[in-house]
Amino acid sequence: MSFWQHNLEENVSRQPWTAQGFNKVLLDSARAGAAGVMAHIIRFAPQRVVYMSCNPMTLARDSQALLTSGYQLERVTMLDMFPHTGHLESMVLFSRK
Ligand SMILES: C[S@@+](CC[C@H](N)C(=O)[O-])C[C@H]1O[C@@H](n2cnc3c(N)ncnc32)[C@H](O)[C@@H]1O
Repeated sequence: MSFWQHNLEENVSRQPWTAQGFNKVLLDSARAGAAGVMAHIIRFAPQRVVYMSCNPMTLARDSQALLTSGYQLERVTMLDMFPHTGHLESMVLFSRK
């Protein structure tokens, strides 16, 4: 197994790990979301995207980018991982139509 680190808001298409191609993305964004990353994910056209988020507001915002780019929402699960706080962990599965 290999681990790579890169700023995903930049064009990653020349990164070595993109050469082999991939058809699934697991995105675990920071609370601010991943607005600057969504266009890059969409360009790779993965079959499935799992988006994990601890901020439903930014999750909803970033989901729009996928939903308007040919993805459909397959499943949503919410986990109360931070009881007695206003924070909520969500996992959303999107698939390309
Ligand atoms: C919710 S945490 C995910 C933690 C991860 N699942 C783990 O177990 O280490 C969000 C992560 O996104 C990273 N991040 C934020 N902006 C990024 C960016 N533009 N490119 C790459 N990673 C970014 C943060 O550094 C942080 O580690």
